[in-house]
Order: sequence, then C-alpha cells, then structure tokens
Amino acid sequence: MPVLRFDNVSKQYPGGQQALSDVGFQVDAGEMLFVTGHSGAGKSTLLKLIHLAERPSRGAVLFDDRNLLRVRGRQVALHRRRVGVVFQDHRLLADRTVAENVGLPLLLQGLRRGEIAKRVRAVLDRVSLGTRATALPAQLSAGEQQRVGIARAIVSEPALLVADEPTGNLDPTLAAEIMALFESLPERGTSVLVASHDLALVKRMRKRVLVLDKGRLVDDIQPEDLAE
Ligand SMILES: Nc1ncnc2c1ncn2[C@@H]1O[C@H](COP(=O)(O)OP(=O)(O)OP(=O)(O)O)[C@@H](O)[C@H]1O
Repeated sequence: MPVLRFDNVSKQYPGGQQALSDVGFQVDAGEMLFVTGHSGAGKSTLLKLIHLAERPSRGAVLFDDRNLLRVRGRQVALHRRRVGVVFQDHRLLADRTVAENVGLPLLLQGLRRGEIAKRVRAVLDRVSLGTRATALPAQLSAGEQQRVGIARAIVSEPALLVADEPTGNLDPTLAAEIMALFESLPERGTSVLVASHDLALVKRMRKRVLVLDKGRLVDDIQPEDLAE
C-alpha cells in the first residue's frame, strides 16, 4: 500500500523558478528512502509539497490515496499530524523545556495533560533523552537538540516522517546515531523520507535513493543496486 504518491508533479515558484518538473514516484508503508541531489535540485521543495508548506503547480501529490489538493483550511492541521517534519535547524522554542517542546503538537491537538506527559516520556525514552526532559534547548548538544526535534516530529505517531538535511550540522558519529533512530521508525509504522546532499552518508545507509537533478527525477535506485 503506498503511503505517498507523486503523479507528474511540477512546481514553479512565482518569479519563474522551475523547482520540480514532472516528478513521479511512490513510497510504500514501512519504507525508508532518501532523496538526494545538488543544491537547488528541488529536494526541499519536494518535501514542502508533502507537508503542505507549498502546493504543486501541476500534477498531484497523494497521501494515503487522498489528493492533497483537496486538503484545505482546517484539514491542513489534521494532515500535519500524519506527517512529521524534521528540519536541519530543528526550530525548537528556546524558552520551553525539552518536554514542553515535544508535547506541543499534542497540546495543540487538545490532548489532556496526563496523556501528553505519558506520551512525551515514552518518546523521550525512545530518543534516549529520558533524563533531559526539564532542560532548555540551549543546555543541550547539537545532536541532542536534533533528537528533541525528531521526538517532536514522531510524538503524534505519523504515517510518514520527512526530514530535510537532518544531519547537516552534525559530526559523522552523531549523524549515524540519528540515522539509526530513523531506521527504527518503519517497524513502528512510520515511513521515512530523508533529503540529504551527503552522498557518502546516503550510500552507507543502503536504502532506496531518489536522485533529483535540476528538478527532474533522474534516478530511483534500489538498495541492491547501490554501488559498493
Ligand atoms: N520560495 C521560493 N521562491 C522562488 N524560488 C525558490 C523558492 N524556494 C526554492 N526556490 C528555487 O527552487 C529551486 C529548488 O530549490 P530547493 O530549495 O527545493 O532545492 P534543494 O535541492 O533543497 O537545495 P538545497 O540543498 O540548497 O536546500 C532552486 O532553484 C531555488 O532557488
């Protein structure tokens, strides 16, 4: 069952910039894959169309078989519960604790405090931050801050996690830790799509790789076809 499908998707930004041209692919439930390409290839744009930060100019993005063009107004917030997003700069609230940052999506959903506390504790344990719940973001290392961002993205148990250069600021050891965390998500029902220009890291992971070049999907490499 595909969780995500791009059907001939093009995106042209106002001002004429063609960021994606006729892109088509699908992601199955429980899959983890990468999208790679040079700077400006269209990776961020592709992810933005999935979490509805942007809309396609042509073609359709389907999520759970539903055309996202039909997702409007209040339904956008509901859609975003099903798609977790991780950014390179993690975008944590500086004046809120780790637990408050992670619990924020659940608070916005109207869950009760007791339920939020329970879920936040469980997800912080999963990202090995169980002892840092009351810390402020500035008191954490870069790798820990990124793990808080991931905890916040998965606390709603999304069907898909999209991550834009999630290890861009991290050294190789921390990057490997983050990737191991991502790899554990599909078995819990969350598919994972990671945008990265770091080819060495992408190759090491031995997952399916979508390759963008100037907005075109030029390759869709299966793990078994990745060169040694
Ligand atoms: N809001 C915008 N308005 C106009 N053009 C944009 C906008 N966002 C991106 N672009 C352009 O669209 C193209 C694709 O950009 P995008 O950010 O998707 O690429 P990318 O592969 O993520 O690059 P990077 O690795 O540098 O983040 C680029 O030419 C970029 O300049």
